[in-house]
Amino acid sequence: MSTRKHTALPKAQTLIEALPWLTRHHGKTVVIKFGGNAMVDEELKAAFAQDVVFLRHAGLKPVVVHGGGPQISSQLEKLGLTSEFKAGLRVTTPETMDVVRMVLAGQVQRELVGLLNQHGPLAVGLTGEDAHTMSAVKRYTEIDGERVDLGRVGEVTAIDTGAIQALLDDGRIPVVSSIARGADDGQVYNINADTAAAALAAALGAETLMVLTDVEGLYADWPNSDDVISQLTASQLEKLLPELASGMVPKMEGCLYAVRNGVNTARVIDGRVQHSILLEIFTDEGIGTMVVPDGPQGGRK
Ligand SMILES: Nc1ncnc2c1ncn2[C@@H]1O[C@H](COP(=O)(O)OP(=O)(O)O)[C@@H](O)[C@H]1O
Ligand SMILES: CC(=O)N[C@@H](CCC(=O)OP(=O)(O)O)C(=O)O
Repeated sequence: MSTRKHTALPKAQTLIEALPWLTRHHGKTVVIKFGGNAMVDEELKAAFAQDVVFLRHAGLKPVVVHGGGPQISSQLEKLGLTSEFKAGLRVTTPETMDVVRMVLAGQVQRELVGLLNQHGPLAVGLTGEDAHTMSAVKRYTEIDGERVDLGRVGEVTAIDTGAIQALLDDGRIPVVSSIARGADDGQVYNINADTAAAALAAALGAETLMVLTDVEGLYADWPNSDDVISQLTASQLEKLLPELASGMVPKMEGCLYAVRNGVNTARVIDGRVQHSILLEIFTDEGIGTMVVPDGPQGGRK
């Protein structure tokens, strides 16, 4: 065999390894949540866009839901406004809401749409306000048994998948900012992006919810050890929830909600690893943490 053929062979093997996953995922909707903490460097963002476009060309239907917590905090700081989080959610005054909307819909979403569209006329950005995609009511939280007012933070009450479905049917990649319209008060609400992604995944009947973040996955004993739980069932996750802290709470609550509402798998993966989406979907190894519904399941994937 010529040297050229020798060097090409591993590439063919990699493509063949992807074959069963290509078959399994063909035509399926995958909701990908890209967290603000995983959006820190330009190369990672460009690799993320390549992966999403790859999925689309491989016959999947990717929907991107993005966060932007650190980007919102830095803009608030520039404007001399404070950032306060309670139970992992940003206390959102009307003034803060203007900044949240401006940063998510006007900056972060625009940037992702731009990166995706370097590969063709694919991405279309929208927020949950568009075409009633996400409706919400005011959300309160409880701290030490007391009801705490978070301002304009919303809880998703209804999803109209029409606009996203139309975009998917047209071969586009929807890029959704986690902002919702008030179901009955005409206000605009700030939704945690993990929560929004999980609600959309369930409403769309997605096969997979994939949450990209800045850790390897769900650590069994964070912050004491970096042992990642590779797979767990909904019931196992439910038992773990009270022990979780900070940003992992909405993420894992979202994963639980998704698999309890028809999504086959919910995964938390390391967005700091280039091409982590492709590794997770198309290779035998799989990375990160996968949540599966209760009941008989195949192994990983
Ligand atoms: N059990 C856990 N496993 C992994 N990370 C955890 C855990 N508990 C809390 N965390 C924290 O959650 C963070 C991820 O959430 P967050 O900062 O909101 O990310 P993102 O911007 O991607 O949504 C991690 O960086 C880590 O500090
Ligand atoms: C209510 C609430 O906390 N909303 C979030 C929305 C953005 C988000 O969730 O961004 P990440 O995914 O990067 O954390 C916020 O204001 O930061």
